[in-house]
Amino acid sequence: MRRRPLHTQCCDKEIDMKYISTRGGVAPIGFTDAILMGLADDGGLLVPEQLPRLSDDALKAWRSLSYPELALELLALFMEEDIPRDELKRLVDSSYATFRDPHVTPVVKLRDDLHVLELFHGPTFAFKDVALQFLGNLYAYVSRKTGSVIHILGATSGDTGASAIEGVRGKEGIKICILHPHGKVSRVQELQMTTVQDDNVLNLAVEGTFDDCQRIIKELFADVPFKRQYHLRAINSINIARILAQTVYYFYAYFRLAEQGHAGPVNFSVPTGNFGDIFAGYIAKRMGLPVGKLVLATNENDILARFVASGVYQPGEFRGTYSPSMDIQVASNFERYLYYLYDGDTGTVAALMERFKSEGRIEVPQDMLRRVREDFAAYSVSNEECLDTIARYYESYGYLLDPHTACGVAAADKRSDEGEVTVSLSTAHPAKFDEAIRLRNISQVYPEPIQTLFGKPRRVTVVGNANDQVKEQLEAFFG
Ligand SMILES: Cc1ncc(COP(=O)(O)O)c(C=O)c1O
Ligand SMILES: N[C@@H](CCOP(=O)(O)O)C(=O)O
Repeated sequence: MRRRPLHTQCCDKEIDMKYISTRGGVAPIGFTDAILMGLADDGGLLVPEQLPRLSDDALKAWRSLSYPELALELLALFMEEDIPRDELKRLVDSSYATFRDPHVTPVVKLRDDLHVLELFHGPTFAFKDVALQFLGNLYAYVSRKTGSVIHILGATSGDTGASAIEGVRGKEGIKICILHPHGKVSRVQELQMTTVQDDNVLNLAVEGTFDDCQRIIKELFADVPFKRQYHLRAINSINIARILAQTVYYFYAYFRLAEQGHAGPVNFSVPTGNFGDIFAGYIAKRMGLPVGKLVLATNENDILARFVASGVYQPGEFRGTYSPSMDIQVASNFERYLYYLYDGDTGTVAALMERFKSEGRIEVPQDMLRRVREDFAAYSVSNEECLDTIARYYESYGYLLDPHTACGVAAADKRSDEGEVTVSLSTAHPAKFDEAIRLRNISQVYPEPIQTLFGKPRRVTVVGNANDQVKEQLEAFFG
């Protein structure tokens, strides 16, 4: 299998940005086709054929940009051939105008060695809004420009669904169906999704786990005739646009620390489930952002922490935790990481994924594992450690962490090497997970948009854990 150069020097020359599949079975396509394709037609995931490598000058010049200005510069590198810059600016500006904080993703200092990157100031109070406000607007733009039918199919453990629905509810030419695991999302997440009354929204509660929901949608996307017939589009991090939009806040956070006089690399601690958020940080690092370690924090569903410890990637037993959005066994974006780990060798990635399908495990050799550990340190955080961390930070700093963020902060604390500075990603507002927070006798006041959800009528259909049942619903809704 041919290996391609994975980088191109930016920004001296224009890059003709194309996207290819991690499994090598899709001829290079442009950005619009990539977002419409979602899951690659060969079952792999799309990645940029080459990543722009930013010069020190570019990094310096971008330091003083506002969040939307920075997003425009970074996203233009990946999509300017398809979306004219003035149009992209309009999309970016309208996407981030919905955020409650002028910084969009502000950085809060808790200690000299620990900062929190607050990603929850968007409409649904979770980090997903950063990419999904943009992707919702992008889909509306593409639908207008190309006349493409946009029928979104997504799976959620709670946050992606709420955020994706918010991004497209009531938008003309777009319909959205979201699968969530019945009874396994938080009360607020459930209300955020199911109280939406717009006719272009369908919520299916699947009798199973998030992994079942994700497996079902991936199998339906892989059924290319069905996908084409019903114009199915992805909003999960399957869609490369999600990852690209999530790289922006790594740069933005790094620049905020640089502003405060910090020079040198910064660690990022990332609460991880589907490996999308931390993978965006890995891409930022490969683009030249001075990232030290990417600290991968899992809850008791620790497949990724076990992988970094042993080189074996193998699902364990599902555990329901206080951070339900991370209750994930099979991490969708792991395949994208394998692509980079194996230097773009799509044949090896395809073989590994085939092995995963048939044997349920992947093992990488020791030399590869050493490479993994150059970029990642991983820690799993137990339920008790998660609650302890929430209580400790509330008492010591008066700062209330949500349980997912607490996993990231606990992992950063487990590492705490002398002299390292870590930015821990805060992926959700604590009000979304009050059930867990109350266990430590901490009470909070809900923000008004969350408070108003209680008592509203809900619309949701419960379905069995089977493709056929979901297919039937989709045929009726999208047909
Ligand atoms: C609040 C929260 N934190 C962390 C994660 C994990 O992010 P990722 O799946 O991108 O690893 C999720 C879900 O994805 C989430 O909803
Ligand atoms: N935790 C996620 C799971 C889906 O992840 P995605 O990043 O692939 O959309 C959720 O909240 O749904």
